[in-house]
Amino acid sequence: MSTQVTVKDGRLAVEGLVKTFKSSKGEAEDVVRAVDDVSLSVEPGRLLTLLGPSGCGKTTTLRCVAGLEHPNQGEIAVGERVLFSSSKGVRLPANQRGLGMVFQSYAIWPHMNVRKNVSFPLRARRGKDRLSRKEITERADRALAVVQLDHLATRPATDLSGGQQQRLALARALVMQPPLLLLDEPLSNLDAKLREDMRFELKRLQRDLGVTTVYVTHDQVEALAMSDVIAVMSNGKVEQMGRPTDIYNNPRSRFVADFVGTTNLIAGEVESREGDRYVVTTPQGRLAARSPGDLATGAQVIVSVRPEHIQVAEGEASTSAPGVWNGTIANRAFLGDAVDHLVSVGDFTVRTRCNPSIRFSRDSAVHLTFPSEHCSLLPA
Ligand SMILES: Nc1ncnc2c1ncn2[C@@H]1O[C@H](COP(=O)(O)OP(=O)(O)OP(=O)(O)O)[C@@H](O)[C@H]1O
Repeated sequence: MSTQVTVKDGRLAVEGLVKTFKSSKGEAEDVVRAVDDVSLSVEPGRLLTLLGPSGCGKTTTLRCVAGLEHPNQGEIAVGERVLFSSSKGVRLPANQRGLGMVFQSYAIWPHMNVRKNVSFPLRARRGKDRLSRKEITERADRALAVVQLDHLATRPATDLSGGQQQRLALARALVMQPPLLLLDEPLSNLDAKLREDMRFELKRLQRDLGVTTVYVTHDQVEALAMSDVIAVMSNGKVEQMGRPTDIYNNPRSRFVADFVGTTNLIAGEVESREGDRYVVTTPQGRLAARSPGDLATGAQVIVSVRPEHIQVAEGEASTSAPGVWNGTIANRAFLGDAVDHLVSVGDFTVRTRCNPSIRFSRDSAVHLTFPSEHCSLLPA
């Protein structure tokens, strides 16, 4: 059987989206700007992740695209089709948007078997969109083959494992051949091992089908592994949007550096500049760092450097060049594929991550080297 499911091309464009909620706090009524002037676009066939901590507005943004929330302002379009526009007075109801959705709770129908769960949205079609029984079965079976559940078509849906139920929910979203797929934390109900496997599987499916996708998660590892583009959100706004490597290697704010991955944040002051390299004075010592923007001498900054980019070597350093600090091993943690050392430099603690074959004992003297190309300067 063909495992092809046709998916129409869809470029998502969101412009100036605002959504507020009233929240009562005691006597006073507060307005929460859950989505605060969000603009983003997703190219056809790409997967964009909305990433951020609880309450930053990811789900509300997704629900506005789905048509489940009524935005105060902005525009949402998929391809040429405007789904919502405050200025043009357009507001398509959710059931006319034709988008595929999978949410945290898969909401499979327990009284139906697997095939019926998938074919239900097709059977509900009326008028000129109505399909014959044969077409419905064929399309449902094609969607089940895509998620590799075709051999379980007649099994009661409740007899599926968590991972299989997740794939069933996905097949049900794909059977409508949506131009856009919306996924809100679809893996969060699965245990850690299965979640990791499903990450790859979801990504493979999404890429093979070429379906434009918006994925919501607060899990940065998931976002880094799955996305073509990540939009990091905080307080209803997009803080930074870019490819996973860009977001990880070139965070533009303290928030992004801290939220995505583990990092050391070291406060200091710009001492001098040489090309795009700056020398920064900190209470612990001097560092050389880079910045894409212009910074004046004396500017207060934060240096962000990932633990795996700091080199640790035995004994005291023979140089006092910027980016070489002496310290003492305060603690270490074996992580299986790596070992973390916490290194005291005065009263500051630097986290480093090395190959597990490298081990320093507690209280031993070491020196740290911070390569300038891995030290990012952020506004203080
Ligand atoms: N129906 C509602 N009524 C009032 N406030 C709401 C409502 N829905 C969301 N909010 C508020 O809007 C803000 C954004 O919520 P949202 O659910 O979009 O965040 P989120 O990033 O998806 O968080 P989580 O990961 O916890 O789901 C939060 O402050 C939340 O309390």
